[in-house]
Amino acid sequence: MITLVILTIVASALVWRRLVRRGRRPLPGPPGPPYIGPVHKIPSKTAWTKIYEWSKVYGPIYQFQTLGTLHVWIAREPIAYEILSKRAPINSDRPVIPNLSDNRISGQYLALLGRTDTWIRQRRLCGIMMSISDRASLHAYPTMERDRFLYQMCRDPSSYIEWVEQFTARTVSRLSWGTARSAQVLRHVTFGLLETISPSGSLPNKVNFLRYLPAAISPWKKRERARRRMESRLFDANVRFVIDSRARGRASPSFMGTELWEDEMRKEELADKKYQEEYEAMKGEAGNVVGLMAIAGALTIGSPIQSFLLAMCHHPEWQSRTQDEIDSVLEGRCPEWEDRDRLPVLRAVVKEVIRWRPPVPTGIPHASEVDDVYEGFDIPAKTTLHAAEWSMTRQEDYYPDPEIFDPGRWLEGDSPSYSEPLCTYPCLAGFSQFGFGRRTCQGVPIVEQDLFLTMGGMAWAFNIHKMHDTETDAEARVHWNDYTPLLIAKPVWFPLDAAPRSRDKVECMRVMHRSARERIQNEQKMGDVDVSQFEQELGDLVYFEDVEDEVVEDEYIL
Ligand code: HEM
Repeated sequence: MITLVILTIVASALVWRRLVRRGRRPLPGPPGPPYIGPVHKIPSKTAWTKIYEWSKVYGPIYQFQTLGTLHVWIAREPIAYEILSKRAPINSDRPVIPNLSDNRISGQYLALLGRTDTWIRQRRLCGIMMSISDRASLHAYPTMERDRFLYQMCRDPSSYIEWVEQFTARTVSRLSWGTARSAQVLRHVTFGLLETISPSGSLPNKVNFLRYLPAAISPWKKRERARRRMESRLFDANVRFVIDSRARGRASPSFMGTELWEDEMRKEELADKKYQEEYEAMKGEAGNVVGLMAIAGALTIGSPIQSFLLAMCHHPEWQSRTQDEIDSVLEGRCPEWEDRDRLPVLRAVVKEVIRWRPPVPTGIPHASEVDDVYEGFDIPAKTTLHAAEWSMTRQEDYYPDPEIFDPGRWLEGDSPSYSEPLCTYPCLAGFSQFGFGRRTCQGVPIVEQDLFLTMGGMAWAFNIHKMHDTETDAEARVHWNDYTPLLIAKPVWFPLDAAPRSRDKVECMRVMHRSARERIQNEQKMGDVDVSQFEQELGDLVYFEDVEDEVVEDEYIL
């Protein structure tokens, strides 16, 4: 114990001496015991609200030390832009995650890699794959899965979390490998990874020295190893599946399956021989890059879809406005991606949901690589830099009355966040909630299309409202801001009802679902590709049956 205290004091003194010797000011920040810092004051459930509170006391950029690491929190967008985007060459590294100690070097996790050659190469490949699929409108997979999702919501709205997560995992699984068959396994490994990397997830992320426990006695290491084994088998099985389908000329389009990215790389290779090696390396890493893209999309998008349901329970006025827009512009039809230019209210609702309840409220940290100064304040090398996403959405000069859910702030000319033309804005591209500089999110085209279609589809189809509690003969209580504590925050389950708006709409949903289902069934036949082999490979993993795909006739009594 005494040794620990002495070590603590020496480490803190060294940090302070470094700052003082250079004669610059350290950033202000909340006080705490040396070395340990104010970490005990941060609630594990909603850390982001404390981070926001402190930004009001210590300013829009502040720091504190926890367990020997210096953390800088950036609560205003222009400052994040200056430090993380303009100074990207020195601030684009990632810190070590105690419970995943190889995150900076393992080629398995693009989003968590340090600023290495592997990251540069993988990010480039991810960008190429995404833009090719984006140009093909994501092969209409989001629409196909949205139609399935609406039908499930119609049958059992109270299980909405399950339907939302099936939708996101199935859509991104199709995009990644051209099949939704392993979506359930994907959900499982993604949730496990989220626990492994979240500061409020596995214990070693909070009590750092636990990371040094040998695997034999560390339950967290054991769990992560088992999860990673399952993940590798999932990725390998899917890659083999795609290669096999392609060899038989039966592959559905996907990130992994497209030959176009290879063509694109080959062009460069021909132009310049030095790309030969890079091309070979990319080919070897494509399976991991696609796997990471699937993981990044499997659970993230579910957060805003669930927050939308929460917002609609509390703000029926915005539900009516969205419905009025859809009904008048589309004359009774369900929104499709091609309608986006003509539905600014719906796009404003999408963007406001993300502002109101940021899906990644504490951001994904960057790490600085060299000593730097910001407005006279020191930012030493190896500082962990956080874009405090929740705080940024509460800048009152940019978002007046920030706690209020008000999509109008994106639509009205006198609002500070308004941009025109309204056929393009509001949109998600460039929004602070997707990060900064060289590490910005690469999945925005998927997020944008998935959210537009699901939120638009639900507004078209249902009246979403609080459940009626028959015992009290009153509306059931719906929380306002009770969110899960992991890196991706989602609303805790609340009771809701989604009543179809008319019998016609129910019939439409049935027809839409039936046609999506036919496509799925045709795909499952997949000519002469032996899908059962793929299923066997995933055999003992939680394999998903498409039981809900059944179309039930005349089930609804309105
Ligand atoms: C609502 C959904 C999503 C949100 C809010 C979100 C947000 C973020 C944020 C905040 C970052 C970190 C940016 C930074 O470090 O500055 C990030 C990184 C990333 N996201 Fe997303 N994301 C979402 C969905 C997706 C999807 C669907 C994909 C699928 C491809 C994806 C792929 C990535 C990748 C590959 C990175 C890492 C970039 C890098 O480190 O170089 N994200 N995302």
